[in-house]
Amino acid sequence: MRVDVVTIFPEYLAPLELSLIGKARATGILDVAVHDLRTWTSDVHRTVDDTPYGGGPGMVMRPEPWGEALDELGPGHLIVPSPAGVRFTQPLAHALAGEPRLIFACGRYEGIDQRVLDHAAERMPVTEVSLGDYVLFGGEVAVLVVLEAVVRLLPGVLGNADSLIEESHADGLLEAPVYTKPAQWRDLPVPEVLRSGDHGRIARWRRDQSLLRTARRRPDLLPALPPQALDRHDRAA
Ligand SMILES: NC(=S)c1ccno1
Repeated sequence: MRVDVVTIFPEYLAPLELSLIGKARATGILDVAVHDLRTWTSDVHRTVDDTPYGGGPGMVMRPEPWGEALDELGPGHLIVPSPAGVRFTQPLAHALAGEPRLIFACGRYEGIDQRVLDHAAERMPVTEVSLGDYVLFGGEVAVLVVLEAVVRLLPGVLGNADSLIEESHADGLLEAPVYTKPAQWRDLPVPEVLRSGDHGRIARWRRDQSLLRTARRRPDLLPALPPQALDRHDRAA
């Protein structure tokens, strides 16, 4: 997968050198390039913003530098983090993990001139994504989150691909609690079932815990579950 990130703060993306993403880059699974938007400015002050038409507070990112940048870097799937975007979810992460090329546009100020996205949409897929109902200073932090969620799904990135099977949201539910040694810690025991060696009981307990957690913490996820996602035992509960 090839990823290009365009930002006025390239240093914000330094964490992409670290950990699993860094390893994915080193092993050739991932090719990432971070670009300073000002590369595509043509004035002596390297201006990237201007006052908004229609008035209002703040500044808007000018279309010209973005247009030049996307002309050079495209085509690819353009991802624009924005509070006005569609909700970023695990299914969307899986969809993006199947793309050969992602281009991330990091907005700042009050956002990017809408014509940049409209013009790009004539030549490539454009998706505005939101991490949640809150506003950040810009898109850079959101790019780190989206990229981590996507890259960990790429074959060969996680040492044990089984980790992807039982994690939260993999099957639409929140994952069950996890435990490790010691069996007793500050008078708190590990649930007996997990030490029983009875794999059927363990799988059932984990499933029940996932359903309980989801019902308590994220009831909004339950209606989205297709009927077949609940096996015979779940329905009886
Ligand atoms: N909520 C998101 S993703 C965002 C991007 C910029 N500001 O907020």
